[in-house]
Amino acid sequence: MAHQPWLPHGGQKFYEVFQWKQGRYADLPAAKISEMMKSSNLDNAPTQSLLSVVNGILDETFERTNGKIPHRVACLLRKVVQEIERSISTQADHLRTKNNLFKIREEKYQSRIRVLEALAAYSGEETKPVTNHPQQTKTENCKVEEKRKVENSKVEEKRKVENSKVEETQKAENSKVEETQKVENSKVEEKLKVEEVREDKRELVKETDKYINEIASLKQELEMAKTMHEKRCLEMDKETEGVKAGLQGRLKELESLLADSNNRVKELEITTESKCQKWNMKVKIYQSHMDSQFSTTQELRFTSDAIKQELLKTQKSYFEEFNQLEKKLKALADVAGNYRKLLAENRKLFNELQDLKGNIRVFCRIRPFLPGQSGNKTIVDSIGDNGQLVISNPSKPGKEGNKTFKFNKVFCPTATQAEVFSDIQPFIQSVVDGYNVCIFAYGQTGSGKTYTMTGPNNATEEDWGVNYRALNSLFKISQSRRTTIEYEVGVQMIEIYNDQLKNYSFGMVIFVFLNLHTMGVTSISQPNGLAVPDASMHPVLSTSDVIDLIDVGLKNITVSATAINERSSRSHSIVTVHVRAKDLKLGNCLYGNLHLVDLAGSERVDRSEVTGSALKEAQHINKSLSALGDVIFSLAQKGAYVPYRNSKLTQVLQSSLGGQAKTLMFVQLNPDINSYTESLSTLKFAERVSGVELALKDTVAKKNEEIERLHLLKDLKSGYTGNNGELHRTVSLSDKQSEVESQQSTDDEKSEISDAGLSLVTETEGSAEYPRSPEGSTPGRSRVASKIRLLQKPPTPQPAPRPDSAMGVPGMQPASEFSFTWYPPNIYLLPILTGIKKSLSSSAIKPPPIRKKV
Ligand SMILES: Nc1ncnc2c1ncn2[C@@H]1O[C@H](COP(=O)(O)OP(=O)(O)OP(=O)(O)O)[C@@H](O)[C@H]1O
Repeated sequence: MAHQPWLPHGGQKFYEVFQWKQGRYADLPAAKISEMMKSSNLDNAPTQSLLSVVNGILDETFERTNGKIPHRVACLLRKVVQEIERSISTQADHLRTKNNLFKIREEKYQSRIRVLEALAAYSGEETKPVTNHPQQTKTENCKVEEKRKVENSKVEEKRKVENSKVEETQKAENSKVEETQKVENSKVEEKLKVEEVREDKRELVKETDKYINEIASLKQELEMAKTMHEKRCLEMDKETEGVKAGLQGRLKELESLLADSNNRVKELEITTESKCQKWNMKVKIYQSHMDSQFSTTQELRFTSDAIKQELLKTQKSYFEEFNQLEKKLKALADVAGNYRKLLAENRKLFNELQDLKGNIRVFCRIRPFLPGQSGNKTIVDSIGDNGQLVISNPSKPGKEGNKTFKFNKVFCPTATQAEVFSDIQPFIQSVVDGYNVCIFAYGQTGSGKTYTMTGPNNATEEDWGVNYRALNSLFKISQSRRTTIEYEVGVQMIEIYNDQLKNYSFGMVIFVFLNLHTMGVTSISQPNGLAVPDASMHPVLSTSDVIDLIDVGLKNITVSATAINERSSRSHSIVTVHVRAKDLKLGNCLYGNLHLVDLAGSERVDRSEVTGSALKEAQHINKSLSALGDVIFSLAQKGAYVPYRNSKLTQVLQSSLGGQAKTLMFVQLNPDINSYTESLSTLKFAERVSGVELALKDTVAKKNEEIERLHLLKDLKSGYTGNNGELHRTVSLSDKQSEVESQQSTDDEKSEISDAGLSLVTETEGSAEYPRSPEGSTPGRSRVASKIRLLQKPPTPQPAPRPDSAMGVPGMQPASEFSFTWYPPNIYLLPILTGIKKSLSSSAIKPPPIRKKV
């Protein structure tokens, strides 16, 4: 067992009780404290131990609980302090008793001392020296002894002397001496006793002093403990007062809180009561609502059962209809399969038809007089339906001055932009079918080239030129075929100035992502290796985006003032449209491109009255135009060598000139007699270009007529009749051609269906010349097809070699591998086609106002 500082000899119980204290007094349970407070446990506990308990409590109070003392610990403290007081008072009593005892003993000893002193004083008269001083007594004793010895010797001598003289007296005297000696001895003993008493007294004094000192120290200790205790008591009182004040404060706070919470409880009670009332109301309402709902549900259930019955009936009939429909659909799928083949054939026929029309075509367009020129005389004598144009020489009146020119078509001054474009539409379709096409406008400055290619300034949709209409048409065609073919269209715009590809910073390549697919464009170069100027790429998603960018490009075309036309274009501007068509079913790709060229003015150098750099410009323009004429002439003549490399213009257009490419030239005429010379030179240029092709075409036309005649004879002999007994006449190719053309130019709806790849069928079926058989079959169509085949024109046109790597996609597929998926325009598909048409017309994007070349 460890030594406990308070462990007394007899305080075993106290030790046992306090030994089990663990942790702080404040943490002791009340039971433990009450056990500690039992007076039986504190009995006989040494003061020192009690004081250490007090110290422990006080230390803990000050050090750990910030002066706050729990009530039960305060009680314990009070009890221990009371015990200390009691113990101290007991000790004081004990000391007092002891002191009294000591006093009594002291008095006793004092009395004894006094008795002894009295005795000593009494004997001192005789043995003063002895009583006065022991040493003196000893010397006295010695002296007495010596004296006795002397007396004895005297007595001896006397005895000897007197010898037996007084034997009797001697004996008496001897007894007297003995008695004296005895008395003296008793006196000495008495003195010795006194000495002992004195010795005792000294010891008693010493002991008394010791006790007095002890009492004094105890008193001092007691005083100290008392003062300390008082001090502690005072401190504790103060603390108690502080704690009391704090507790009273807290009590007040708690009271106010209690009051608040009571108020809130009251409020809550009131609110709850009102809510309860509301809820009760609601419950009643809901109950009534539920009742009504229940009745409604019952009704609904009955209705639902009835509907279910009806539904079952409908389902049954639906299944029956569905089965019928399935059968019909199967039949339709078969028809569609056949129709697919038919479409491919149609496409072939369409392109053969285009080929028959000629790969190089020349259209002449005569510009109207401009406002303020109405009084001017015109050089145009007559315009024939067959593309004949007669102009008269103002200096040679009469028929002698007339000159006749022959073109594929001549547009009179009143021809609208739409009319002009309707003749171009088939070319655009060829582009999406994988052909290369070049359309350019040739003519002197101010003859209307830009008007034809782009349109006037601030053009409305009605005034749109070929560029915008071609792009719009491309968008429409791609939209209509989007379920089967994925189109990607890239638009590029360049300018050739002074026989240089102008590297102007606004040059651009515009990529139109019709189906939001990116084109893998890696480089932009022509097949002859001619690099296209630096160009920026702009992804565009609609026609209007493209038109915006074309306008930016047009703005930057180089212009300068000349005497003839202040805003004359001095450069060739070329808009190239690259098209990639991917058959979504087969994965085949076809590439086509369309060059839309607005050539620079073709006026003669001497007339334009220019000098210096402008003269150089005019020379370059003339040189490049004559190089273009040479190339086209050479191609028309089917010459072995085509001089493409004579100018940058022909190099750039190479991919769209020659081979299977189709070329269309607009010859623009200014009807003013003042421009006669320029107009004449323009017409001669055009004649040179188209003459050979037209001669060839005439020969073909004659042969065609002959074949046609033979077939007609054959049909008449076989006596072919339709299902309704009506005789179906055969038609010549030229009839078919004109039919197709008129159909395209007049009927917008059909034109759109034609865009969707149905042109030939629709035209054949809808033609007045080809009455439809009751079954919807078109016997005339097959005949036309067979006639076209009989003409033994070149085989199915293959797309021209990939013009450049601008599309960046290798592995071009031949046109023969290209196929279409389309559905027959029967009763089921007509609503779909009408829907497509409507969506196309509603999605037609209005372009921003067109800016002319500035
Ligand atoms: N068919 C037309 N109908 C109405 N106006 C026309 C027609 N053709 C041309 N014009 C007008 O004639 C003027 C000259 O036409 P345009 O600028 O197109 O000639 P251009 O041949 O392009 O000249 P340049 O070689 O200088 O560019 C313009 O004001 C244009 O609007």
